[in-house]
Amino acid sequence: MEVLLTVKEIEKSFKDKKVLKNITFEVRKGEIMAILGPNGAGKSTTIRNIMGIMYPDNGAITFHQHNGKGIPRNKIGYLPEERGLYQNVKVMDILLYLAELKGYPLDKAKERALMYLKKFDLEGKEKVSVEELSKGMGQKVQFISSIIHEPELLILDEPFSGLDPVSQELFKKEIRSLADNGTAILLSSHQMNLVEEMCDRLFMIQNGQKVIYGTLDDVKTQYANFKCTIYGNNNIADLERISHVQRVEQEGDTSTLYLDKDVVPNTWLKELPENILIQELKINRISLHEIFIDIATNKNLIQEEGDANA
Ligand SMILES: Nc1ncnc2c1ncn2[C@@H]1O[C@H](COP(=O)(O)OP(=O)(O)OP(=O)(O)O)[C@@H](O)[C@H]1O
Repeated sequence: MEVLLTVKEIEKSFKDKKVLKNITFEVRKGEIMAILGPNGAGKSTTIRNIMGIMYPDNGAITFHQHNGKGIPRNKIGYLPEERGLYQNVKVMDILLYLAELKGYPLDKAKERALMYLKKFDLEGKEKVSVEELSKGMGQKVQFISSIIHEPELLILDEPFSGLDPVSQELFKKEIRSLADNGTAILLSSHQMNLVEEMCDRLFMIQNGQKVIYGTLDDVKTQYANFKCTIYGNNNIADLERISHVQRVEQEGDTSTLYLDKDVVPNTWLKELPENILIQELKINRISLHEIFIDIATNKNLIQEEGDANA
């Protein structure tokens, strides 16, 4: 896939504090790339550097394509973390104004605005002023404003925050369809389940440094240990004694056994003691949510730093 954006070895300090250290990744045409990390990790600072709101102290940010000249700024769409549109302006007027700023033809912008307002259940709201919208409705309008001009690169900082489940589904569907039509998407989110469902690759950052970079499959293969869920009335101490069990979580008759990194499930299953009561059993890799928590709380998963075959 064609690379549209390269972030190479960028560093950024605020006063004496280095908040970005050697950040390197790329975003490709037609992919959804997630940028993840705990609060204060440096995600928004990375995005602000890409958007030219601030500049890195070292390193380079390159927009590709267009005969090597880079994507023009008006082909980038941006939904910032700080929400906010002009309050006392009508919905259609603000969408057309923002499209015009990007040099997008007005008749096409109007057509697209109406199409998207309908898609996001805001049909008939074009003459309503922004201040009269609910928070979620405002967010939909702001999302529309970030895509109205058909950007080639779309940067979404926490697009799902504050959305109800129905609106989340609408956003998810639209973001996926934009990527399927070739838009390169960089998305920051704390909702790991959504990232896991939607994203093709991810870059995880902690304390301004890369901790993971790769496709979701690579990341899971490299970092996600197996867990075994057993349904049955068992004593937690019996489960903890089983070989290769790191820890056990129990809720009623459901026990989750977190296994060592190099466990081969087939072999491990054969060695399960006979005194364990098993009414149902399943083995899965731990979720991205659990990987994230392990990293953010410095558990055992990430000892080595390395690419997951990005
Ligand atoms: N303008 C600024 N001046 C000084 N420090 C800043 C500034 N902007 C960000 N920082 C610091 O840089 C670090 C990274 O912040 P950033 O907002 O990029 O994190 P984040 O990963 O987006 O966090 P969150 O998930 O909470 O939004 C934090 O320690 C923050 O306090």
